[in-house]
Amino acid sequence: MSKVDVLIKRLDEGLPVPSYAHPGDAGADLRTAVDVELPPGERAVVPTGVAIALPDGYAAFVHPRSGLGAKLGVTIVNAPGTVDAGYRGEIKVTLLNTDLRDTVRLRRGDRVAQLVVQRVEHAVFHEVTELPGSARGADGFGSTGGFRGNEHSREGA
Ligand SMILES: O=c1ccn([C@H]2C[C@H](O)[C@@H](COP(=O)(O)OP(=O)(O)OP(=O)(O)O)O2)c(=O)[nH]1
Ligand SMILES: [Mg+2]
Repeated sequence: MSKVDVLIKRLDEGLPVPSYAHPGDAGADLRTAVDVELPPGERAVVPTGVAIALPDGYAAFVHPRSGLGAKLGVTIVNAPGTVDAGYRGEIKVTLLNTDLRDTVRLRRGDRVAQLVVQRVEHAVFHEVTELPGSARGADGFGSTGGFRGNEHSREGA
């Protein structure tokens, strides 16, 4: 795994600096700095107690944790959240309880998301009147096949 240096400031010194659970993991776990109660279908913007300074040419993406999703139905509304290189504010996570029955309770210090740091590039947009052809063309949105479990899916979906 290649490495990049990222400056980090703890806004809450009672929480550890985010870390990777295993050497090859893509995401460093982020913790909630507060207790969170999420009734069914509700969302909350949760502080993580950290701010970072990424080098130019990088971004960090706030991804959900699969265990929280599978076990509790908790996901991130804007997944993956985008942390710009110039952002110096606290990293926040917009959690959503997708469960329709159970309230989810998370404790301060629980790992609620994972931060993936990646190189990004800026496009230089060149406006044209005709795009070059391709094998796919303009086909999309299920053009390669249906979903056999749902014969009566909404038209246009
Ligand atoms: O999950 C997220 C997503 C974003 N941010 C922070 C970092 C990011 O640089 C800033 C702005 O995010 P974004 O551009 O996605 O939000 P926006 O609604 O477009 O806000 P803005 O108008 O400030 O760009 O908010 C987070 O802390 N967590
Ligand atoms: Mg923005």
